[in-house]
Amino acid sequence: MALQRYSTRDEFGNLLANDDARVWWSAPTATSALSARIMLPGSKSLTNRELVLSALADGPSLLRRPLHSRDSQLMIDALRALGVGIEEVPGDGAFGPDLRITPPEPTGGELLGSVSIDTGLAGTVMRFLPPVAALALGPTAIDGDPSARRRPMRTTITALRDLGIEVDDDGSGTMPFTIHGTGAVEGGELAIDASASSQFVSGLLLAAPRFRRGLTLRHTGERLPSLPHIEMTIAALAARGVTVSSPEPGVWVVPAGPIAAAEVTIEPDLSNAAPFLAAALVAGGTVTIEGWPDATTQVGAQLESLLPRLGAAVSRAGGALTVDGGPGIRGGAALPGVDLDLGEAGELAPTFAALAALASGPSRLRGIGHLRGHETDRLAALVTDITALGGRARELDDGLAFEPAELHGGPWLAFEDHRMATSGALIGLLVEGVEIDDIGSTAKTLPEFPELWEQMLHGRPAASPAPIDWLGL
Ligand SMILES: O=C(O)C1=C[C@@H](OP(=O)(O)O)[C@@H](O)[C@H](O)C1
Ligand SMILES: C=C(OP(=O)(O)O)C(=O)O
Repeated sequence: MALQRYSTRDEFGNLLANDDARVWWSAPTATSALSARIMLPGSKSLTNRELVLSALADGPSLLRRPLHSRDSQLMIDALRALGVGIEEVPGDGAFGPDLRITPPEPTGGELLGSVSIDTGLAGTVMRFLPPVAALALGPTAIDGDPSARRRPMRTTITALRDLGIEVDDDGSGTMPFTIHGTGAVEGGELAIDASASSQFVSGLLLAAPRFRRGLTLRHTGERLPSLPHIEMTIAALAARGVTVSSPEPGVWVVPAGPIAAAEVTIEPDLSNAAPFLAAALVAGGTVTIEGWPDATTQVGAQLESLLPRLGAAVSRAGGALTVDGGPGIRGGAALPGVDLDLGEAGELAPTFAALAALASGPSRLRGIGHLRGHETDRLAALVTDITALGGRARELDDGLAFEPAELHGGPWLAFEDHRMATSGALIGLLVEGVEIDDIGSTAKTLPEFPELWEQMLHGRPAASPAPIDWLGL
């Protein structure tokens, strides 16, 4: 199983590998106020968008400081299988090499089908890759982890069929399925229901400039989650010379035309900053994230306004963002309960769920029913884990409700979900004896999580990790 490559690459004190390659991890408790400065690797969402756009571009592109993680590697492998050249070149980032991406020769030429693509558990791969595969000549079989076969895919399958592409599936609306690309997509008008995931929209918009007639895409469902991620897609296209217009909410028009080759520097992943910044509220003291962009389309930017709702002071200086948690819960501060609509920022919900479980008042997280279709059913997973530690959490139709309760230690199951694992780590800062069953799940978007968490607590990793073999990923 691919996870093993990451979770067994080195040992951190009390890490133990299970027979099934899961790695148990005792979440460290905070014994003093934090004073941490952290650099984070690149954004998953930006890296995987730029990989797709580079693969479809009119010449070679360079991605500086890209993310190197399971999700980005799955995208790289998928694009390589379709005939795209992706080469690692030395860069100045602390988290691995840069990437040079060369579309199939002749430049802008044909992508090749007759391949099988493993999307792992990566929503960005399973929703962004199929429209690219539709442009390829030959069949492309799409599958993923066993646990990914429950993630909603019907909208992608129906959309491709409505665009005239033959798709073989079993009717379940999930992977696996096979796309029979003919080397070209006509495009034109298309209506989809993207209420289960914004990624259905982003995937189609990213490939649409390469459709013969471009695309006029209309979302017909009642709600549309994660709007900032669609805005990120539109901004990434704009930076490569493709102007997407939106004549009314839920409608996007993408003109046919070239996608410009580009040199792009990937921003740090601000959603992965969430547990680190939230740690200041739990342990007390300050956490600073370096390289916080002045302006960004990443939804993690909302942490700047969301964390003060729980009493944090947030400031920016010298390109860094600092959260000051005062004494923190550890130092005797009471964390207020909150009522948050996280419909735009579902990625941040597991972190806020962990904070809500530690709060001294009732909380509600709304607008996140679609998290049931994420890496795991996150609403059920959070209720299961928080309840097992003595917390009081329950599912609502579109979210979660929490009541204050005293938590105790015990196992915290990650359910293969990186954000479940990091939420358990956050609770473990305060509650002794939280044992996370699968810290390797963080390799999905942040393989360095255990070292960075130790660095946040102690200013250095717990053990000196073996050098990461990026080229062997
Ligand atoms: O386009 C993207 O990069 C993403 C969109 C969101 O998906 P949903 O709209 O399915 O929540 C987000 O949760 C996911 O982590 C990344
Ligand atoms: C929902 C997430 O991931 P994915 O890209 O797999 O949908 C996430 O990272 O929170």
